[in-house]
Amino acid sequence: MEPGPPGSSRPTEPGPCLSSQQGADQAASASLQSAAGAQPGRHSLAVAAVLPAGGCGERMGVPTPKQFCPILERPLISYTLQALERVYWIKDIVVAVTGENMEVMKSIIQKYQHKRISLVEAGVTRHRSIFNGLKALAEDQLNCKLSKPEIVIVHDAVRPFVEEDTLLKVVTAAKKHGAAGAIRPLVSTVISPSADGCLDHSLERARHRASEMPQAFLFDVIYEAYQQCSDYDLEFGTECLQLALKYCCTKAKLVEGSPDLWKVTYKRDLYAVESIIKEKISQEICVVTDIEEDNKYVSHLLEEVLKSELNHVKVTSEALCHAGRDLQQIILDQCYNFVCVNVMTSDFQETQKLLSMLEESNLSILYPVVVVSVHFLDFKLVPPSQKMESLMLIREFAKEVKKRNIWLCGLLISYPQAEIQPWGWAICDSVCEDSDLDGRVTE
Ligand SMILES: Nc1ccn([C@@H]2O[C@H](COP(=O)(O)OP(=O)(O)OP(=O)(O)O)[C@@H](O)[C@H]2O)c(=O)n1
Ligand SMILES: O=P(O)(O)OC[C@@H](O)[C@@H](O)[C@@H](O)CO
Repeated sequence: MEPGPPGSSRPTEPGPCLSSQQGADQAASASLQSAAGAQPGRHSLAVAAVLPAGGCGERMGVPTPKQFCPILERPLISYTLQALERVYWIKDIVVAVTGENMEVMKSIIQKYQHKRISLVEAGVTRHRSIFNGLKALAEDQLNCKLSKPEIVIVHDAVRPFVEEDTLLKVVTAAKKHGAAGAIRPLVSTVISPSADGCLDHSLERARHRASEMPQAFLFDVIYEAYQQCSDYDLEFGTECLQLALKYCCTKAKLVEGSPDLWKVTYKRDLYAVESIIKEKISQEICVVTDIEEDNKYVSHLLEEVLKSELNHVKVTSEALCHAGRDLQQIILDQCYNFVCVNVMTSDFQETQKLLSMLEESNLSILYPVVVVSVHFLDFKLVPPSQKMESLMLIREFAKEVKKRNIWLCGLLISYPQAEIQPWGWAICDSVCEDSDLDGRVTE
C-alpha cells in the first residue's frame, strides 16, 4: 500500500500510508487554508515543492552522491520524499537530478511507490537546480503536466527529517510575507578572517542564526528573483532567501525550525540519520501468539518481561487468530517489531501466518520490519538435536523474507515444562539471519 492521493488517510509517523490520519490532516489543511486567506473547499492554496538533488556530495567523501546513499538499505532521498508525501496538501514535488542519475531516481520512485514526483535536470550549482525546478512549475515548458503553484517550498533532498508543522509554518509565513525560511541557533561562533589568515572579527553568536530548510516563497517572487539573478549569484550563492531580498525586495519571515532539520553533509551525518530512524521505528513491539492457552500464558509472561526491560517501548500483544483483525490494526498503526510466540512447536506455522500478513500489508516497503520467532520447547520432550535442526529451518525463511525487507530471526528457549518463569528463560539459542538486527532486536 503506498501514500494515497491528497485527502486520503495519511500516516502520522514515517511509513507507508497505512493508518488513517484524516482528522489531523484536515485540521492542518484547514489551518493552512484559513491562515493563508484561502477558504476550505472554496479556494485551496496551491502548494508545490522543489527538491534540489543534483549534487555530487563531495564532502561526504564516498563515490555515491549522498542523496542516494543507503540508510537501512534505502536511499536517503526516499526518506525526504516520504516526509513530503505525508503532507497531502503539497500537490507536486519536483526533484532536480543530474542526467546520469535520472534512471536511478526513477527506479527509487518505482520501488518505494513515491507519488506526485516530477523529475527535471539538475544544474551545475544548487541555485541552477532550483531554478530548473521552478521553470518546470512555471509552465514554461511545453506539454508539462505541472501547474504553477501559489506557494513553492524549496527543500534540500538531503534533509530527511522535515515535519508537516514546520512546512505549514513556512508556507503560511510565505503567503503573508512573500518568503519564509527555517532557522536554527548557531552551534559555533561565526568569525571573519583577515587577508593574512588571522581573525578580523567575530559575529555575536546570539544575534545570528543558521539558515536551514524548508523555505517557502510566493511562486512569483522567487521565480522573478531567479530570472533576475546574476550569473555570479547563480554560480556561488547558497541562500534563496537572499535572492528574494536582493532581486525582489522581499524580506523573508524567519521561522524557528526543529533540531532534526540539519543537512546531511558529512559521513557522520549518515550514521546520525540511521540512528534517528531506528529510534523512530523501534517505539513499539507486538507480541503475537495463537489462542492456545499455553501460548497465551507464555505470551503474557513475555509481554511483562519486555515491558519491564524496555520501559521506553510500547509493548502490545495480539492473537494471530480471529482473522487477524486485531493484528491488522497493530500493523496499520505501523508497529515494525514483532515477537511471535510458538510453544512446543517448531513448525513455524504462527510465524508464517504473521509473515504473510506483513507481506500483504506492504509495511516493509519503507522501513525494515523485525520479526523474532520465539520457540519454547520442553527439552525433556524434544531431543536437543531435533530442536536445533528444526530451528535451523528458520534460516531459509529468513533469507526469503529478507528480500522483502523483513528481518527474521529465531530464538529457541529450552525449558523443563514445570520451570518456565516470567524471568527465567532457561537456555536460549538464537539464529539470526542478519547482524543488522542487533541494532533493533536488542534495544
Ligand atoms: N549542482 C547542485 C548541487 C547541489 N544540489 C543539491 O542541493 C542540496 C544541498 O547541497 P549540498 O549539501 O551542498 O550538496 P552537494 O553539493 O552534493 O554537497 P558537496 O558540496 O559536499 O558536494 C543537496 O540535496 C544537493 O543534491 C543540487 O541540486 N544541484
Ligand atoms: O551550500 P550547500 O549547498 O552545502 O548548502 C546549502 C545551504 O546553504 C542551504 O541549504 C541553507 O543554508 C539554506 O539556504
